[in-house]
Amino acid sequence: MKVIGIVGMPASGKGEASRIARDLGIPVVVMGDAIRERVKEAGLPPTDANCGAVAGKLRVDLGMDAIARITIPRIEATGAPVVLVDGIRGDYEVETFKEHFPGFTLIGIESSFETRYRRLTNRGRSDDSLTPEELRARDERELGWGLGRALEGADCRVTNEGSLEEFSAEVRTLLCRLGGREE
Ligand SMILES: Nc1ncnc2c1ncn2[C@@H]1O[C@H](COP(=O)(O)OP(=O)(O)OP(=O)(O)O)[C@@H](O)[C@H]1O
Repeated sequence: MKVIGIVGMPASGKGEASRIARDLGIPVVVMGDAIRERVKEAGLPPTDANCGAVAGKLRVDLGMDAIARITIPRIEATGAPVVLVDGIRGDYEVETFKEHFPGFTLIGIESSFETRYRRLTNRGRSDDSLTPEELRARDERELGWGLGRALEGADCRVTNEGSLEEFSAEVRTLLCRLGGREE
């Protein structure tokens, strides 16, 4: 099983990269889904605060790579030859995936603060920050989990500053190459 991870700052384009993978028939395992399921099991509404609290408790109980560890069985359950994992937040998680899946490859998406802020305000998802200060705070929260170190350690990088078409083409080529198939 070839496992490909995707990492990037908030609104850098991870969701778009996941959509491209699905279009190629590559299953995507979203790490946050394991958290949302646990929140639901606890009978709580899946708000950002509840998910954050459950994720925080998992890290205290199981360690900084807790969410990676609970995601591993979900990746294996796909039984697919190539799987994409979205939602990596820290270098400890990368270490765990690398130990468990030999040949694990991490793709880092790079996009500037200004570009991410512009796209986020256009996206308008219910949990999207609306002020630059709020995005800055979200960035800081994620960097606190080791996102910066995970990005630095990425095996390959894709820049997402241009059009969606350019980004899609680049991601598609990279996924095909990593997955060992013709485009
Ligand atoms: N190259 C691009 N051109 C135009 N819009 C883009 C481009 N890349 C991403 N977007 C848009 O920017 C927004 C943020 O991208 P996306 O949702 O993929 O980011 P993300 O990294 O998954 O964010 P989060 O960390 O918040 O989950 C989306 O509305 C997406 O469609």
